[in-house]
Amino acid sequence: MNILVIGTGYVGTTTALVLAEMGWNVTGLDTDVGKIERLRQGLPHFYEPGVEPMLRKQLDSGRLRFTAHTREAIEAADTIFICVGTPPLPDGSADLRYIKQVAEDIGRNLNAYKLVVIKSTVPVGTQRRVAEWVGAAQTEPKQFDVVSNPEFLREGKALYDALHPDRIIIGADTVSAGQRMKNMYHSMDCPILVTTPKTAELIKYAANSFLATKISYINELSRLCDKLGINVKEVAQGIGLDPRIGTSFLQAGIGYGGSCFPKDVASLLHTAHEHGSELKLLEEVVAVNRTQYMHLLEKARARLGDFSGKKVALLGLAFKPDTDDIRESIAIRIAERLVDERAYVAAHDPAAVLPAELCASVAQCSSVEQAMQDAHAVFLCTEWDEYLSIDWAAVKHSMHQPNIFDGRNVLDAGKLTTMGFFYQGVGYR
Ligand SMILES: NC(=O)c1ccc[n+]([C@@H]2O[C@H](COP(=O)([O-])OP(=O)(O)OC[C@H]3O[C@@H](n4cnc5c(N)ncnc54)[C@H](O)[C@@H]3O)[C@@H](O)[C@H]2O)c1
Ligand SMILES: O=c1ccn([C@@H]2O[C@H](COP(=O)(O)OP(=O)(O)O[C@H]3O[C@H](CO)[C@@H](O)[C@H](O)[C@H]3O)[C@@H](O)[C@H]2O)c(=O)[nH]1
Repeated sequence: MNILVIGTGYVGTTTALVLAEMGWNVTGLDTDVGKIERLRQGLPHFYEPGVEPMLRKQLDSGRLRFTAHTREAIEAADTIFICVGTPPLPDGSADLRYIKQVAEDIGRNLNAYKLVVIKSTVPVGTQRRVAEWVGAAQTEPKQFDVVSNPEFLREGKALYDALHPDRIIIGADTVSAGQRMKNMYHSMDCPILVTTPKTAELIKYAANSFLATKISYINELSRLCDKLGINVKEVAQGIGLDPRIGTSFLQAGIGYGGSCFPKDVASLLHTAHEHGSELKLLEEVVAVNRTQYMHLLEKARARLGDFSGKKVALLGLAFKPDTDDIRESIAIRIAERLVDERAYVAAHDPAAVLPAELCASVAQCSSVEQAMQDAHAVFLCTEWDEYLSIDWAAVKHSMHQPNIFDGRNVLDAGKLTTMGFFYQGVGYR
């Protein structure tokens, strides 16, 4: 089987690597020539532990190659994975322009039967539209199938997730297309659910929205915990021990970010409105997430008076550890707010860099010590491992005031308080 992966972003690159590891011949195609050039040299364009060695291994195996030549790549493939972006439009709906472009590229270059697999996260009904776009662009009629096969990997753990999925969801409207997909994934040791394309599309949004709901639930509860003097981490542990609830995704903090939850929840809400349906619970999930980080800022304001002229060390810019992705990162929102309130912000991240619009107003420090020097407060925004082993006794002397605001509840509150720090977490002190 010759597999083509169109779009070599996070999902496309990971998908190509995993399919090559499974033994298939894989070509990655992207319109971004710079990205393709780097990938050819074994250099991933994003940071994630383990990706670079895997890329080099698959390039050396001869099973993986990269190209920017659309026509040749489509003609040579029998199975095509669509992995291009579906960014949000201002009204919350998913922008399908890249999906449409790719569908038309496939239609124009359809020289024989092809199985088209949509891995991008797309609204309910998109599989049908892709089939129409491919069909309309054809110059001579050839058979093809379009199936939905949503991706559930997490950034920072993308390779592991894609190699060890919890489940594979296939939305196919013919038995033969569903069977082809099952055959492709035969070596994967997990349940495979074959359903209709619309159901598969909704499963992806429903999964992300449910996880976002868990986070907003514990975050809202953390506000009550603050008032009652109760440790939200113990509450999460206590409820999570019930297997019907589970402990995962109950880590209270400054809110969820990233390229998926905010956009996918907005897109599902848009779909609901379009169909005259309401998802009020999900609207509240968004509202809680929008205001969650402000509670930590409020605690800092109460301690410092105001931020004007104060130095704040911001630890972590990425929306989560083990990635350099800052899309929708709450850390960036906090940095913007602190700058607006005239704080001097010194940021550190082991992998991520400041967005261009903050480069003039925020300092990016190369070490944690440099960021904390003379600081009035530390804000921990991303729970990188590196921050768990900070020598707090050493940095305390270099700080102007020993205040710590832990936006991810990962530091040892008791130990830091004993050392003389003023410590506040989220529903935890
Ligand atoms: N990032 C994640 O963790 C994740 C996880 C699961 C699902 N998803 C979904 O997967 C999709 C892709 O996400 P991503 O984060 O990999 O996106 P991305 O923005 O990192 O990558 C998309 C790539 O597609 C390329 N592209 C755009 N138009 C093209 C065209 N016509 N031909 C060839 N290449 C083209 C772009 O140049 C880019 O490299 C989205 O729908 C996203 O919601 C993402
Ligand atoms: O208990 C928790 C868990 C996560 N987060 C935050 O939630 C966001 C998202 O985290 P995570 O889900 O680990 O990362 P993503 O890479 O965005 O992965 C999500 O989005 C992907 C894209 O759709 C899906 O494929 C994954 O299954 C889904 O977990 C981050 O800001 C985290 O800090 C919390 O605040 N508390």
